[in-house]
Amino acid sequence: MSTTGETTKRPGKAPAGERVADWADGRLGVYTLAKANMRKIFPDHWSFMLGEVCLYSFIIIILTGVYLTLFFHPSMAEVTYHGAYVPMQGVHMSEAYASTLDISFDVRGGLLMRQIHHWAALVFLVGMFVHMMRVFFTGAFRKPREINWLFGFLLLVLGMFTGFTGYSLPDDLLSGTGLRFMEGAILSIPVVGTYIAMFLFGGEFPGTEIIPRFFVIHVLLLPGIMLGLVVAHLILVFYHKHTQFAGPGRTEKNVVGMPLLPVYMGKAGGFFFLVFGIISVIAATVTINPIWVLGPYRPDQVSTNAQPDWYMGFSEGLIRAMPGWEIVLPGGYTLALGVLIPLMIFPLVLAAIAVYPFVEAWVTGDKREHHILDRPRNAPTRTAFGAAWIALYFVCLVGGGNDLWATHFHLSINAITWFVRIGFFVVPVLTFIVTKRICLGLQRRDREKVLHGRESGIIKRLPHGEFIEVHEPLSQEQLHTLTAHEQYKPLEIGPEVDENGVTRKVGPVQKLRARLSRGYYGEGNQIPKPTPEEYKELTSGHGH
Ligand code: HEM
Ligand code: HEM
Repeated sequence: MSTTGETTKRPGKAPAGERVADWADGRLGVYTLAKANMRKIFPDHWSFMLGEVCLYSFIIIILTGVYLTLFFHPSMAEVTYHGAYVPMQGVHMSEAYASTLDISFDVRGGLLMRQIHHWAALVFLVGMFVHMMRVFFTGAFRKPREINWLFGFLLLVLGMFTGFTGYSLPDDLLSGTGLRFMEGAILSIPVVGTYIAMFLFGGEFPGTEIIPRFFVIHVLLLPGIMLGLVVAHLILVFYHKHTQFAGPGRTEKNVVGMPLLPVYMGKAGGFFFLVFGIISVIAATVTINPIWVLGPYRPDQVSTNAQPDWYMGFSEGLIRAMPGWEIVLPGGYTLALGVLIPLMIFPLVLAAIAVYPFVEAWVTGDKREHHILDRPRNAPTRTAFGAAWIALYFVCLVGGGNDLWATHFHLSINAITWFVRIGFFVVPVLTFIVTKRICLGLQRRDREKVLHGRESGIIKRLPHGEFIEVHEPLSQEQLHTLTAHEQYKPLEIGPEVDENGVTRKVGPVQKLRARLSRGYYGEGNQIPKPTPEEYKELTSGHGH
């Protein structure tokens, strides 16, 4: 485009790089694209790296997954093992298990690739979890980012199931136990459960179909959908521009930070290798999923200490803690509530995350765009909900690993089960209350700091003998940051009877909304931030 004219005028040939760029520009319009985006500004904060951790671990998973696919045989045909691992010589097993043993002991770099793949999957899911928390606690999900929140939520759920299908592939005793767990859960669904299980397994459990089917789902279907979603997710991050924390010069209309090229790209590139390097070091030194210790899957056996990967532990905990209730309906039909209820709670807990942005927008009635992030303390109710959700998740996780807690800490398994049963209801409520109080306490401290300055730790003795602590005034920058947040007023529904005695109908939904709004922003649920008048009065002399 623009440079083509210049290059024809210049004697001799343009440098090779320029010619390639011109060639590409003629076909793809890269100059216009680059001009518009190369100087795009990204704000800086350590927590904005978490999305990158997800992205880079996802790339690492794909790279190592392709390598594993070259050697893995997704077949349940029976073979006799004759590979390098001597203790298994002559053992009957599925081809899937035998090929995973081969990957571990005979394929060059195979074990390292398996370990990187598995560790990267764990890091990927931790990354998504923590990234989601960052977005949640800072309110980055608010308008216009609700759809991107939903894309992210889908990525989290799909990531969990991709992981599950992945660790089911080697057909070892642990993965088979996980599949049995899944079959049991499906069978508990009334009316259609048996049909779905038969359809999925291609007949009775375990059959010979499930591994080949999971293979296609694992290497093609789910990662394909996820790849599309990741691209859409990043396009939306680009399109909306990144959020930023409050600070001097930062408004809802600008972004203060570094340009994409060269600064951000340089940092991002380096960070990719850092993530890759750290995962590789862990994978090279810490064993994960040693399938040779567990042996091939046999439906009549179960491995002790059978644990799912951490992200599935929460669903396992729900099942382990649930009493084994069963109802036999007339006609001899059994309703396995002990499995069905946890199976229903599992998506409900996840769905609570998906819908949260819409619930909060409904409670606040706020239709404006938000590009400045909240400090978690300034949204105490939201922060408390988030903390309660995490607490619930961890209580269930304890339930999922009840056998490990029992053996490692010499506890009774029944005591742990009862802890989880009671904790499921009590711990989130306590967490909610405590978190909210902490947030309000921090708000009070911020108020104090703004009005009275920072406690310097310097004690002075006045001429008349009194001791005082010197308070240092905050800088303008700090004052701005501590007072930049907005404080909503709770929603009022007004009197139900007007001045003429006419009753106005106020529906239960409106009443609920007003109650929730008071819970978020009513008296005692946020500490009023200092007004300029208060600040002036306190700081205009009088020895402060
Ligand atoms: C494959 C998984 C994911 C990848 C690769 C990914 C990647 C990213 C990246 C690179 C950013 C910009 C940097 C940052 O803010 O950290 C971002 C922002 C964002 N992500 Fe994700 N993310 C993933 C999963 C999720 C999940 C699970 C959620 C929430 C449920 C989510 C919600 C968001 C939102 C709302 C933003 C915009 C935040 C802002 O502008 O402040 N993402 N994501
Ligand atoms: C988000 C995406 C993915 C996650 C979370 C994931 C996770 C996993 C996990 C945890 C395992 C068990 C590893 C083990 O200990 O043996 C596994 C196995 C496997 N994965 Fe993935 N994976 C993902 C994507 C992919 C992709 C894109 C491919 C191929 C292109 C792939 C190919 C394989 C193969 C062939 C196996 C079986 C071999 C083995 O178990 O070592 N995976 N995956």
